[in-house]
Amino acid sequence: MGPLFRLEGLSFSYNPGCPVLDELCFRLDPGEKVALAGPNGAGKTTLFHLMVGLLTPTGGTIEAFGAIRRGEKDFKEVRARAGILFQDSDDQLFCPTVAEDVAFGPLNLGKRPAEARAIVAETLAMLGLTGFETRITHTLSGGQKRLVALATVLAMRPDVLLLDEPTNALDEATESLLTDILAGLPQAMVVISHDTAFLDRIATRRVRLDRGRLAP
Ligand SMILES: Nc1ncnc2c1ncn2[C@@H]1O[C@H](COP(=O)(O)OP(=O)(O)OP(=O)(O)O)[C@@H](O)[C@H]1O
Repeated sequence: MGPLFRLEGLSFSYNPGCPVLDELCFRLDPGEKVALAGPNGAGKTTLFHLMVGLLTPTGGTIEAFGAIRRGEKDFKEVRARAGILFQDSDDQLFCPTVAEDVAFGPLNLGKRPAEARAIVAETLAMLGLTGFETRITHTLSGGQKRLVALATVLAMRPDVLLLDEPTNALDEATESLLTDILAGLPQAMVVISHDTAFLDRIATRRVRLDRGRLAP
């Protein structure tokens, strides 16, 4: 099987003359769990947004799931197969209840309501959140929101996970649960994290983003 993602010569700037990414190259193969590190403001989150088409590169190519991706139609397909966990859970959760938030993705992908309900129950159980279905999302704690945000991503059964600081705001027990879950998932993933103990347990490879490029 070929790579899930292949980025070639990828460049991006928010402001002309100030490149955030400068001809960056990256490849993600099936089964890999890649740790993405780098200083604050290096462009890690920007890279994720480019990979799923939330931003448009100023140069280079993005190949995902065996095809070069350019337009919005291409990236809609990419977003159905590559789930992104945002750095801020409040960007991910927008429904009144946990069940509605977790069902949103599957329903959007065309699942029937009964099927979506079963996926919600299964995904919440996997994250130790059984019984949270009717909880009001905005009243959850930071750590609970983080797990529910992850549930909304996993409920779409993505082939690739792009996780932006997944252990932020988690206590020790919840972080340990999350680490076990992520370590056991078969999907390839790229994980932005500064949490070295967490990365030691899950990462199969590490890359560092600095001055617009990736280095081992
Ligand atoms: N919407 C935006 N408009 C203009 N500049 C932006 C925007 N978003 C991010 N930037 C800038 O782009 C650079 C890269 O930001 P990004 O959030 O991708 O970095 P990061 O590596 O994820 O940082 P952190 O580790 O602090 O989360 C930073 O200098 C940031 O200020």
